[in-house]
Amino acid sequence: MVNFNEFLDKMSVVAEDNNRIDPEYYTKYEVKRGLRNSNGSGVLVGLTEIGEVHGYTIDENEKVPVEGKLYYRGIDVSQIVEGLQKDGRYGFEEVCYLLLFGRLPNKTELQDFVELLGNLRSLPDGFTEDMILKAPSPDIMNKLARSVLASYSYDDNPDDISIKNVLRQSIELIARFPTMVAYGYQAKSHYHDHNSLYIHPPRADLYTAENFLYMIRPDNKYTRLEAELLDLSLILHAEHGGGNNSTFAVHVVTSTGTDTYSAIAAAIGSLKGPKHGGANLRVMGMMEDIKKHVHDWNDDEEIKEYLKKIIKKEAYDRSGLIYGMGHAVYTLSDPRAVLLKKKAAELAAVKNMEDELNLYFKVEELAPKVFAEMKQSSKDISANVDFYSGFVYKMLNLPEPLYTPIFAIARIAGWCAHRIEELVSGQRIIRPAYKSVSGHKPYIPLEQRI
Ligand SMILES: CC(=O)SCCNC(=O)CCNC(=O)[C@H](O)C(C)(C)COP(=O)(O)OP(=O)(O)OC[C@H]1O[C@@H](n2cnc3c(N)ncnc32)[C@H](O)[C@@H]1OP(=O)(O)O
Ligand SMILES: O=C([O-])CC(=O)C(=O)O
Repeated sequence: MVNFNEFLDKMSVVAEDNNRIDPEYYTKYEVKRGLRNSNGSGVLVGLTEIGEVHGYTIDENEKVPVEGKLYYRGIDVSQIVEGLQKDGRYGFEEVCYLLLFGRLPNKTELQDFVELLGNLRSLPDGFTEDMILKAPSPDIMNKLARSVLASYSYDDNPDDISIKNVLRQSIELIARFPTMVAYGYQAKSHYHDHNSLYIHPPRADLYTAENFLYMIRPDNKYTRLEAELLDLSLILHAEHGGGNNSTFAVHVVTSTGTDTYSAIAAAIGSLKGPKHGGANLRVMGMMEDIKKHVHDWNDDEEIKEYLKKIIKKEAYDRSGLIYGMGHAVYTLSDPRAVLLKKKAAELAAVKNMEDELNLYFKVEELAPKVFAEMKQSSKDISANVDFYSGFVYKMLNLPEPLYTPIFAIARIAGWCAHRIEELVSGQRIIRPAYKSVSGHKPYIPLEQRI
């Protein structure tokens, strides 16, 4: 009998060899690798009115770095946050409304929308037992994607891509994501980690952030400060233009005319990746690794040496990446990281975690210097949204397996808005070109092969 492992040992080398394309071809055929232009800007593949990510200007085809700005439907996110904080209100629901419908709700519209979301949080009958508890996963993003795909079978009208039906599915998904994540987490915690099982029914009278904390805590307790911070994080993660990998996946999959669940499941798979939303989890692992190996957290040289090792693929996960640093669009700063850093500083003072926070500050300051030295690169890197989010969640006592799923609970709003925009305005299957560089070979009959 064929030994599968031996087969894989041998054939993985063959697969690797036969899938390696000469790097020079990419230059020769002017391939826009990663859909980037030669100056590092993104290739223009679409138009959107939902989100605007501003990280540089172009002067004579050169990128000129600027402080980052983020707009939802044309409104500066910092202003949205400021406005909400001034009123002392939770704001994630308002942001969902803004993203989906393109304008801010008035008081009655907001009240109705908040009530609607609250009433739609419960999963369909039998869903929790059959789709979540019977098939727990060690990974909540994987569980979430499966829950989204399973939703197809519980929908009486899954394939109808009229805007009314897609909007119905979108609002249901925005309302149900926190429940799917909370139950997926409880199932993992029980079946994989042998803890007690807590299935708290969602509460319709709570805001999204409050309800999520209510559902994941065994005693249902949370403070106003905790809920406000989670709400802020949800607002900041809700949308990021059409080009970010998960949202682009929504555009690509939607452009085929397929159902909502297929498009959203693809986005979840994308967001899970460590170069995208999964980075918030890797940042935590990386910081633990730095804490373990750097003896003096105030010694810049020692920290720099360790960061160099990370870039040289000699430390942490050997990917060569300093997680939470760098962005495809932002250069000097990511406005969300700036806001989260401020919150992290306020919380760290209360929680007595200032030493650890100082280490984050050091890594944030030193990583760009090490990057510039090691890569001989003029590319500006700075802390992105994932750099401080995990640290904030840690101070809120949120379990690590929930960090990337919380990103998804927020970004589903942007994904749905972009799906609707693609259906209304895209209207063309997305199909870029891949040039074949294999050349042509004759088919060799089986008996003549060596
Ligand atoms: C929500 C979000 O998705 S925010 C991003 C979260 N991701 C991370 O934090 C992971 C770390 N960062 C990264 O991997 C990158 O900065 C990305 C993927 C976010 C953006 O990448 P881009 O700006 O498109 O840069 P690109 O992928 O072209 O990289 C250019 C070079 O810089 C390197 N580089 C970019 N960021 C980093 C980093 N944080 N650490 C080390 N090297 C980096 C790349 O490895 C590449 O090196 P190479 O030319 O030797 O191959
Ligand atoms: O825009 C990107 O490339 C990544 C992203 O989604 C974000 O930063 O929120």
